[in-house]
Amino acid sequence: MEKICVAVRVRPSANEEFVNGFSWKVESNRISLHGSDGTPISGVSFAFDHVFDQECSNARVYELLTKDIIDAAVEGFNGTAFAYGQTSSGKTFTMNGSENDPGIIHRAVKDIFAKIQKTSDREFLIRVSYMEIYNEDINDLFAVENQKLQIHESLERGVFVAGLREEIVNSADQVLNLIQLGEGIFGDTNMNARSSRSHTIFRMVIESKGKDNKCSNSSTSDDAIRVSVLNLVDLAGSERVAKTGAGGVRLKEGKHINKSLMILGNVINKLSEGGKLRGHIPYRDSKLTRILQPALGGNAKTSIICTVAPEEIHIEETRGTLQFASRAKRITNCVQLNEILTDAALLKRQKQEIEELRKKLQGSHAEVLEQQILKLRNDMLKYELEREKLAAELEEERRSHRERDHCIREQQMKIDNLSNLVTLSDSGRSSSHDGPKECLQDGSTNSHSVLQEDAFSTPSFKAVPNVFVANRSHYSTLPDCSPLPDTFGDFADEDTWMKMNKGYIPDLDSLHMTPARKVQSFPLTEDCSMETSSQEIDNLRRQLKLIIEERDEYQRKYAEQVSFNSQLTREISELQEEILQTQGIPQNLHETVTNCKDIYKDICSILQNFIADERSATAQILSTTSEVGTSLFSTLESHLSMAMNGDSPSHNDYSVREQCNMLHQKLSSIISSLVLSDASTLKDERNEESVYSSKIKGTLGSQIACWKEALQNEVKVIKQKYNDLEKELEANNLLLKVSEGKYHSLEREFHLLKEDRDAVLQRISSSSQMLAQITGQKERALKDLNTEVRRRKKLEEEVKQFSIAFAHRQTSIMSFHSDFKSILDTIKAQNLTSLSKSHGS
Ligand SMILES: Nc1ncnc2c1ncn2[C@@H]1O[C@H](COP(=O)(O)OP(=O)(O)OP(=O)(O)O)[C@@H](O)[C@H]1O
Repeated sequence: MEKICVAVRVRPSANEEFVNGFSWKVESNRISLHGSDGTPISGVSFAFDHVFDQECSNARVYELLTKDIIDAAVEGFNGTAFAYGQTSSGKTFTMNGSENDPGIIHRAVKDIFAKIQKTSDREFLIRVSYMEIYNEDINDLFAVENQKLQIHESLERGVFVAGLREEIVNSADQVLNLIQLGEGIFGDTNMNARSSRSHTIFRMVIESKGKDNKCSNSSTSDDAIRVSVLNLVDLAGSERVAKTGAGGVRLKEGKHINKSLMILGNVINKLSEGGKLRGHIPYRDSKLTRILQPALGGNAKTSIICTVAPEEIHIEETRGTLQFASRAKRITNCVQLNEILTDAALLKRQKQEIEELRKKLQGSHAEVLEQQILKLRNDMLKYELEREKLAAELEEERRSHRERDHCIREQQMKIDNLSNLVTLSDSGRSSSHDGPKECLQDGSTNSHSVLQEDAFSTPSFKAVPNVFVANRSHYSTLPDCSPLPDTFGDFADEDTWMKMNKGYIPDLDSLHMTPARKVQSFPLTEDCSMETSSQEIDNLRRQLKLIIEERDEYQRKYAEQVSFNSQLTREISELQEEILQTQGIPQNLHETVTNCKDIYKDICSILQNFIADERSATAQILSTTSEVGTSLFSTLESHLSMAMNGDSPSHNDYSVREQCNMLHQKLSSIISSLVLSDASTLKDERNEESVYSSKIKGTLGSQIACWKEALQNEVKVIKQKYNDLEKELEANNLLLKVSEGKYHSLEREFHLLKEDRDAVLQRISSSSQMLAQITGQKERALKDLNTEVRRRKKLEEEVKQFSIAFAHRQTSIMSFHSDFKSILDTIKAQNLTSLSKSHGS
């Protein structure tokens, strides 16, 4: 286990004005905030592996932080270096550098090729790629047409970006030119400003293998291929959107950046918790964390440089960056040498072993009697036969193991596709256009097609003549004693990715991680095969656990969806009730107005009955008033019936007002004509009834004025009421329309949700079935493996016992031989003595 190396770099200050006098101070490997009086602010002091002050050069940063990673990458260890920090804090300056002081990428490329030059006993193949993640889309910086690339995952390759261009390179200058070309894509597409709002990942894949050495009889894995991946990452600025005050496109970009950096933070938080506390690590929540998965808690040497701005206005951002760096410091990775063991290496080892055994046997039989030699030879033959039988059985086991492995891979692909489908259905409503497409893509993808697709994406790979990739395909012509795939040449890339991304190798027959640089091979010893089996069992268990976790997650999401659906159904029924009530309002109003009209008419006729003279002024005023009132009520009625039919009465407003005015004028003219006629009548009758008439005149005048005023008031009130009712009606109509719109959209939403829910249900049930099947298969596979392990143990035990018996026999034969020899010697001596005695006598 190895801790991530974390460093902080303070860029030179752009503005020396410190309003409140706060400043950051760097002392050795510590950075702390100081107040205006120079005293340190408590709780704002952080220590890291390195803290680089404003004067520090890129050369020093590279030397202390990245050089080890680069050296290790050439030797076969994965490596990642990334720069994190707010905008304009110096990330790009650190990664890309300037003309006078080149950055980490430039220095890394130069160093890698310099180191390769010095490594005379190995040959290398280097591939490079360059991508950006902008608004959660992955774009190829070596091929402008490769936009919105998808991340895929397979057992062979782990997580990989499908369709990303990889260039085979053989000099530092070639790589630097390619990088310039990649950055040119920014320029060509007028995206210069965008570069600081996207994450860029420059990637080098370094493959190497030992050069042919016929004299070599070492038992180490000289023929093994090492494949390592180096990522150099320049992240987007980490400042908060709120602070930048951005809107529109900037806001969208800011949100994506914040989201992916937040997920990066979450991943780092979880990883920093360590042990069993950490639980599920959300690598899958963003493309950045998915791609950087091996660098974060996986199989890679990793360094993070956090760049900060020293200005006082950036104190909060700087503090946030330092806190992020502190958490990152707690992450540990498990770095392993990435090797692929070839058939040639396996064969060599077997031959060596057999030779050693032969030597041993020959040495021990030099002085054995002929018969015993023959017998021992017979035993040895038996032993060899037994060995051959075991080897054949082992081969058979390996074949079935390969088949099982293949089957498990296929199942894994299916699970991946299912996960993609369910993930798509989750995001289905927000991205309903992309969803089905992706779903189709994933659905139709199998391991073979993925391999093919990638073979097309790296066209220059096969075109390179006589490089060791081409040689490597010759391995398949060697005697078949290892499970090398037929299309090994095509598999080379996948192996790289698989090891890079997973941190373990699922195909244990052909690939082995060797932490202490010791290479283990499958068919060599029984211990190894047992270890392989138990590794595989562990892998299967891990996969099973992951599948169960995923299934639980789907079930949780489904439960959420169900409760959301029921809540929506409740809301819809409430709204329906509300709409029904609102729809009833005009009807009620209409009935009320009709009733009012009837009452009004009744009152008017009753009043008219009280008036004896139908031609009197009072009768005329009353009838006109009744007419005005009835006409107003009729207008109101017609408006209400129009509203009930869904027509808008607004176009009638003018005519209604006209009508009102006319009625008002009519009423006024009748009142004034009545006043005049009353006055003239009174004048004519003045002589006859002078006393009485003067009295009547006064009374009638004041009465008429009174009536006139009362009627005018009544008209005003009726008018007011009419206007109020009309307004109310309009508001109700508006409300009705809004409710109707809302109702329709809710209904549509409800149907969509229902469809979604049905689809999710269907998918969940089919994925549950699949899961059950896979679980069954895996359990059976586990059982088979356990049986196999037991059988192998038994065989091993038998071989041991046989060896012990063999050794016993050898010892007894040897002792018999020496006894026999000594007896013979004794007899010879006795014979000689008796012979000499007989001669003497
Ligand atoms: N250590 C340094 N020494 C000298 N100049 C620096 C240093 N760090 C940054 N600068 C300068 O500060 C400015 C901003 O730096 P840079 O563009 O690298 O920031 P960044 O963090 O990459 O911003 P972005 O998030 O926008 O990409 C540049 O002009 C750069 O030259």
